[in-house]
Amino acid sequence: MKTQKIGFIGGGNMATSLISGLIAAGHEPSSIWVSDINSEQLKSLAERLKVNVTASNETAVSEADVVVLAVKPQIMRDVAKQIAPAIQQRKPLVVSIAAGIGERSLSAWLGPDIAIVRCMPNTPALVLTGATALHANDKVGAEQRSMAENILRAVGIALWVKDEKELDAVTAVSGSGPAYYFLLMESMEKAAAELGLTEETARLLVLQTALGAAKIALESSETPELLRKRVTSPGGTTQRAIETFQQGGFEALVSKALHAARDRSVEMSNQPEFN
Ligand SMILES: NC(=O)C1=CN([C@@H]2O[C@H](COP(=O)(O)OP(=O)(O)OC[C@H]3O[C@@H](n4cnc5c(N)ncnc54)[C@H](OP(=O)(O)O)[C@@H]3O)[C@@H](O)[C@H]2O)C=CC1
Ligand SMILES: O=C(O)[C@@H]1CCC=N1
Repeated sequence: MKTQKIGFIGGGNMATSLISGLIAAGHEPSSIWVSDINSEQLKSLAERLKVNVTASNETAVSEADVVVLAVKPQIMRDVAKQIAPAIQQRKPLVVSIAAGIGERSLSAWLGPDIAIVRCMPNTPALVLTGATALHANDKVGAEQRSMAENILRAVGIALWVKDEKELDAVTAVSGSGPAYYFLLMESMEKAAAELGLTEETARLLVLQTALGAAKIALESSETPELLRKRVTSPGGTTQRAIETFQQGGFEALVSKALHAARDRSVEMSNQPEFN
């Protein structure tokens, strides 16, 4: 990958996932800058990942061709306004990973004529298995599109959506999605223990089964529905379990949860502090 200087504003969970992924994919740690208010976090990033760290957000901007905004949505306005002069001076590509913060707000805070890519990654970026959707504003040129795409592709799959509004659905599906699978793993582990398995056995079986199911679903040309039916022998154990899920309203519950997450994303983007 062509070495771009990347400045991360905020070095928390998601930034750490992205930086670890970028380095594992061959990106030079010396071309990455991270700023954060948390000095412990910076120390740990410098020690573990050998990236450049600074307490000054402006310094991270002034070193970068691409600035990744990776602070919590609640403080994005203050941070964006703080770095706006440095952004206006350098005019880097700005990539925001914040949930619920629209390009219109970012553009208003950062000032005119800034190329902004808004994206929604997820934490499996840490293990190079991330899923990210991106959307570009009309200031982003072809080269900048591929710069943004290259950063996110380094840590998993990256795809563009046509309409920025689609990012609310993406947040509900893949942004929050890892947590849904972890919840299922937690529940299966607890149930396995109730059935008499040791904690260690339960965990290993649950995790390997999740990995196997994901792998077979990715590698097969068949739909998850068909793959499920292949496991389900008529009158057998799987059928009994699936019927139990269905009688409990599983599909409707999943749909309700994803709608709730999507609605929360829309609600967040309409909050006064996000605009
Ligand atoms: N977690 C996830 O699965 C996903 C998160 N996102 C988005 O990623 C963004 C970051 O989330 P996440 O990494 O989980 O959050 P974290 O809280 O882990 O990371 C944010 C970091 O920014 C630091 N920070 C706070 N104020 C400032 C400031 N003024 N200047 C610089 N740094 C500051 C925080 O320090 P301190 O802790 O001391 O406040 C923290 O280290 C959010 O906008 C979220 O919506 C997107 C996709 C998935
Ligand atoms: O829970 C959240 O709001 C963020 C966005 C997607 C994952 N975490």
